[in-house]
Amino acid sequence: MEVNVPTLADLGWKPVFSTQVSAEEDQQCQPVRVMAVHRGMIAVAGEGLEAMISPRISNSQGEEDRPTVGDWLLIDRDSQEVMRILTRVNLFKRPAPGHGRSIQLIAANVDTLFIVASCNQDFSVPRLERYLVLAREVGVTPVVVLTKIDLTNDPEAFREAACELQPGLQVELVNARDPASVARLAGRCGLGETVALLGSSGVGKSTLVNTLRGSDSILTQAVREIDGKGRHTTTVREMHRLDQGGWLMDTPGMREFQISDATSGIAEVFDDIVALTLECRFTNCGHEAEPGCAIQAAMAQGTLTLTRLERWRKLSAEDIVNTDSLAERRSRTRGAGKRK
Ligand SMILES: Nc1nc2c(ncn2[C@@H]2O[C@H](COP(=O)(O)OP(=O)(O)OP(=O)(O)O)[C@@H](O)[C@H]2O)c(=O)[nH]1
Ligand SMILES: [Zn+2]
Repeated sequence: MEVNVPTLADLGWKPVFSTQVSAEEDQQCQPVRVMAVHRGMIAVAGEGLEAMISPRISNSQGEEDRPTVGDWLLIDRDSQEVMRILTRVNLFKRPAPGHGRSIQLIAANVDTLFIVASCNQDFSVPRLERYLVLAREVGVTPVVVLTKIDLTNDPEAFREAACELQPGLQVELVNARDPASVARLAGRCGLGETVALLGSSGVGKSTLVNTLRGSDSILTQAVREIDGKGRHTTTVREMHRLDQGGWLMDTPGMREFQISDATSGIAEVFDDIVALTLECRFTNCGHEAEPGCAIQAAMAQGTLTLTRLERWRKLSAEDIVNTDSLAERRSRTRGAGKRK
């Protein structure tokens, strides 16, 4: 672990966690945050404590009941055994590749999700919309970060396009290479704040991470690169300290994160379309040429655009594909999108 962290608040401890701990538990246990997950071990930090412990929970219940990065655990003050995981504010998870476990846990308790896109030809409204759906589904506050403003004459046009996606959405324009510019994000990266980044390749995520980590980026890499035996270390997932005092969840799994089982998130971002589908005469309406189709009627009136409808269809289709690839299939009571 790169930094000694003295207080729970620094580590991201919030009232939502303290209210979960009973007086009795408080006597016997101490809360710690999972800072890194290694093979078979987890690095935890708490009040005056940094330790590598076993992630085992004796009465573990189900797939999600194992520690992941960002989790708050209660561990026995003497034995350091994990007693339980405190209820998560949010959890990034996805269907596991390959065999064995069907769900991979990526990170927990993230305060802010930076959705990164660049002010150039790669800028894509549907892609941003997809990430926003994801943020809703996970239950994390999104902030859209538009990079490469130094390479365009009109960054405001990109900001406006992003702002239109969701009322009240925070959108920030940055030059990811310039610390003064990235300082706009400082408010989200202060003591006790946990952030994560998402965005497609080349938009400037690594650049942003390096700028946010400031002096820490070079230093810790030198420490981490080689372990005592001269091999590269095998840390799987880890939180990194930011210059402003906060924490960054940066893992390959996080960056590649996709919509998975996001039906309810899609329904929220496209609540107008979902409301319309309920008005269609037939419950299994395909919204093509069926009589009494409210979607077609809205398009004829000009209150719904074809591009927005198509974005909803595409996202819904992607959601169904990903959901069906989960080993544990859930029966969906009401799907979204085109059905036959
Ligand atoms: N001029 C300018 N260049 C930038 C900015 N942000 C990123 N770049 C450059 O864009 C290129 C891609 O940036 P990366 O940080 O590697 O992008 P990434 O999102 O991490 O890409 P992946 O690692 O493929 O996911 C690099 O050459 C950066 O220096 C910016 O705000 N302004
Ligand atoms: Zn219809």
